[in-house]
Amino acid sequence: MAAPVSRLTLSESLALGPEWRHACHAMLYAPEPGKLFGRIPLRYAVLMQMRFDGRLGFPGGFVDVHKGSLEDGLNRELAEELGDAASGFRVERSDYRSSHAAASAPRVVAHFYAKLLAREQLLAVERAAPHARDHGLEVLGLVRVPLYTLRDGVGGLPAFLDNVFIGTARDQLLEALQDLKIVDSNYISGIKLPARR
Ligand SMILES: O=c1[nH]cnc2c1ncn2[C@H]1C[C@H](O)[C@@H](COP(=O)(O)OP(=O)(O)O)O1
Ligand SMILES: [Mn+2]
Ligand SMILES: [Mn+2]
Ligand SMILES: [Mn+2]
Repeated sequence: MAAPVSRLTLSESLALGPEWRHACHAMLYAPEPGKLFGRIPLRYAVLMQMRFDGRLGFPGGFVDVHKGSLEDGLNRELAEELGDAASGFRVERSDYRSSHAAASAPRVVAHFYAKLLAREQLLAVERAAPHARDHGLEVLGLVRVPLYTLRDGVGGLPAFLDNVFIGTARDQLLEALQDLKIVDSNYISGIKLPARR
């Protein structure tokens, strides 16, 4: 059973004691004009990654709040996990979206960001990723998130959501897709969400 997680404001999370570790992850996305099978608009390319532990998550990782800002740590992690193309942009505090603290050990507070890239920047990330330091180790590969539901009512995002996600990554994804209008507002609520695992 997943441990209870509470949402904190950024200042609340930065006030947590030294027993807490901070992690920052980012959803990178860009407009995608393509159509699947020539008829299903893709609208956006949204990146996640298959992790070493077989779970889906966002690029990012642990940051040391004593060695710089949260974003300094996040952009360092992005360079390690995505490679050179991550230097083509910088995730900033203005891209910050939420912080969630897991009540049980290990005490990790997960900060989440979403960064809109130009399509060329995202394609450069996808091209560079296999040459990243962590590729084949912590990161087993980037994936795009399907943002549609196929005629069978399951294929696409519903099937994607049936994967195992790390921490709060699935909720972070769904909230961002909705809030950033990457998908239509009633689309997410219309999906029969598989039970969390
Ligand atoms: O995508 C994520 N969303 C929310 N929390 C996450 C995500 N990925 C990992 N986590 C949690 C659980 C992990 O133990 C910590 C640290 O992240 P991780 O990426 O595994 O750390 P490193 O890259 O090894 O520094 O955050
Ligand atoms: Mn790390
Ligand atoms: Mn890492
Ligand atoms: Mn990581």
